[in-house]
Amino acid sequence: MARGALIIFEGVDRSGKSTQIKRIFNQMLNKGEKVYLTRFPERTSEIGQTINGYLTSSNNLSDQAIHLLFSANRWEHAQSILNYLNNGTSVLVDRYAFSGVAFTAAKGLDLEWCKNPDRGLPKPDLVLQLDVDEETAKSRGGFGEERYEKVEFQRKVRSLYSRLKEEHSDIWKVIDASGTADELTPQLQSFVDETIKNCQNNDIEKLWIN
Ligand SMILES: Nc1ncnc2c1ncn2[C@@H]1O[C@H](COP(=O)(O)OP(=O)(O)OP(=O)(O)O)[C@@H](O)[C@H]1O
Ligand SMILES: Cc1cn([C@H]2C[C@H](O)[C@@H](COP(=O)(O)O)O2)c(=O)[nH]c1=O
Ligand SMILES: [Mg+2]
Repeated sequence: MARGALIIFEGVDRSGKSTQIKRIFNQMLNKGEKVYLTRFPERTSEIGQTINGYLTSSNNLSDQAIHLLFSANRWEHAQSILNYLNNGTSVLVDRYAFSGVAFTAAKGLDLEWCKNPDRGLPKPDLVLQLDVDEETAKSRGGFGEERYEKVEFQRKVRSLYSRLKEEHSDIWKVIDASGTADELTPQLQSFVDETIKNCQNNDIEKLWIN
């Protein structure tokens, strides 16, 4: 059986990821395609609730401890993601280990240290980075509600995404996300469709393990 594709949406806070990923998911469902939508952090598990408390500033943790919890939250769901892929269902994910690295390294922690806990997760077939500058992000609804939503911090995150893109040029697409939501959706859908077609006979690789 052809396997599904693992497709990640990444970008600075308020770049439009959740809006677009839900549109793509609904379009695919309406066409009868096998698709599953998830997000990280997945805030309902015990670990996810601790992360939610940290992001909403009701608890504090060291930079290292919260980084490891974000990774543990992905590992909680890694086997289920693999099961979907092996059953021919494509998995759309709103943020993944690249957010983990970009947001923690933006605090000044070593980039390679940041990658370590996520080594071995299922490797994505496609990363769609929705790119907007920090001022555009700031102008969008909700900016400022959570811990990291500050212009200077988001600038650092955006520059770390550029570094990650260089390392992952085989799977990474940067999309100018400053246009309207309606303009963006067809562009993103065509990258998603192409990836699902092209990866179906490839093995699922492990992230950051050669
Ligand atoms: N292309 C767009 N142009 C203008 N506003 C947009 C666009 N896409 C989404 N928005 C609005 O911007 C806000 C943030 O959108 P959304 O929640 O999709 O972003 P996000 O990247 O998922 O944010 P976060 O990183 O905080 O989860 C929402 O109010 C949404 O309605
Ligand atoms: C997965 C992940 C996320 N973050 C940060 C990025 C955002 O500021 C929040 C999550 O916000 P969302 O609206 O739920 O997308 O958490 C992080 O620092 N590390 C991670 O691994
Ligand atoms: Mg979102």
